[in-house]
Amino acid sequence: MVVLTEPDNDHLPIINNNSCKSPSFFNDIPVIDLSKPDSKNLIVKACEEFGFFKVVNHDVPMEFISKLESEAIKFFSSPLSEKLKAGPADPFGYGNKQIGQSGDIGWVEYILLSTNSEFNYQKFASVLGVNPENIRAAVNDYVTAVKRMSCEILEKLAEGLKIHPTNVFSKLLMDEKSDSVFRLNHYPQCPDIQEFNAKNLIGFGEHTDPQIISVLRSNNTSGLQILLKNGNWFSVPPDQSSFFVNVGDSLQVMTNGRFKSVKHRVLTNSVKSRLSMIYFGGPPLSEKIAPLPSLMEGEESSLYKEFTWFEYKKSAFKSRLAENRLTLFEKFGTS
Ligand SMILES: C=C1C[C@]23C[C@@]1(O)CC[C@H]2[C@@]12CC[C@H](O)[C@@](C)(C(=O)O1)[C@H]2[C@@H]3C(=O)O
Ligand SMILES: O=C(O)CCC(=O)C(=O)O
Ligand SMILES: [Fe+2]
Repeated sequence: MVVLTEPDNDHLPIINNNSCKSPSFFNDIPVIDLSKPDSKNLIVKACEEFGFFKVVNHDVPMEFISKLESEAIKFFSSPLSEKLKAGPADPFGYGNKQIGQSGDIGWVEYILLSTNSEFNYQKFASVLGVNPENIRAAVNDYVTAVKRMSCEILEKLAEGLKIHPTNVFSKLLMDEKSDSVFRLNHYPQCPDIQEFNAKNLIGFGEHTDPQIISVLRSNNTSGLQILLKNGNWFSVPPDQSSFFVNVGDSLQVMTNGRFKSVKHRVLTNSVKSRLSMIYFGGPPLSEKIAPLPSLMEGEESSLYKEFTWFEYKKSAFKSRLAENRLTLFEKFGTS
């Protein structure tokens, strides 16, 4: 089964055997048990310390996760010529190795969808064969449940921050014009890594997510790494029954830098393929992204110039993956 064209040593970014000590597993990831009353304070602490945490005891039905996983496997196992008919990712659609429109590449194939557009599915209808409704229904069920959980997390976060009303963040995801995105990433196993004298190929290069919150679920294959404040990369042990949450750039701005969006990346695995599904909760395009006045203490002033999500997104989607996209919007050049 050929899913990607062969890795091209000249172009695909690698982590060199010589220059890379194997990063350690990050075993101290904050684990948030959503059923516990103290979770609101622990979410705030995790966002302040890492911009990243794991969620357990969520109420996303396993059935929705498994259904979407099997639909995704079916799609990614189909012939490349078929999958390419659902591309190019501009930004929505099927993409293969090319990430975004600015020349980034990785050892990954993906489907990127807007969560509120019929158009996506028309694009896929041609390749999804007899029953395109299956994947549409699976995505809808999954995204609806994960969006609900994301809102619960954001409401607990607001409570933990003592902000009223507690739906300040979640209402942006619930808005019918919310500009949220959903992504399925498939990182085929990459057995030829040794040939390139590389420890790992980059599956998805380092970056921060532009939205408010990202909620990721993967199969049991490792690969995700996060950059900690001490400047070291740590591997996140996979856990297929939990979710991993990232603080996005917009939440960084809304908290006036109290939370920092977390840098992360994915390295390929030489033995197993990785499949991840990520919901990126974003605001409506017209929404002004600015620090919440209730979070500003004393004479504290905004670290950021005024901008709408549309303005941010327009510049973000022209940038390279690894760029700090907020620099342009900082008042004092500090982040
Ligand atoms: C290189 C790029 C891909 C990206 C748009 C961008 O120009 C910079 C941000 C990238 C990112 C990262 C998080 C999400 O995966 C994503 C969908 C997003 O909102 O911003 C991707 C964009 C993409 O793949 O088009
Ligand atoms: O696929 C993954 O595990 C993470 C990918 C990611 O960070 C992204 O798509 O923004
Ligand atoms: Fe990401």
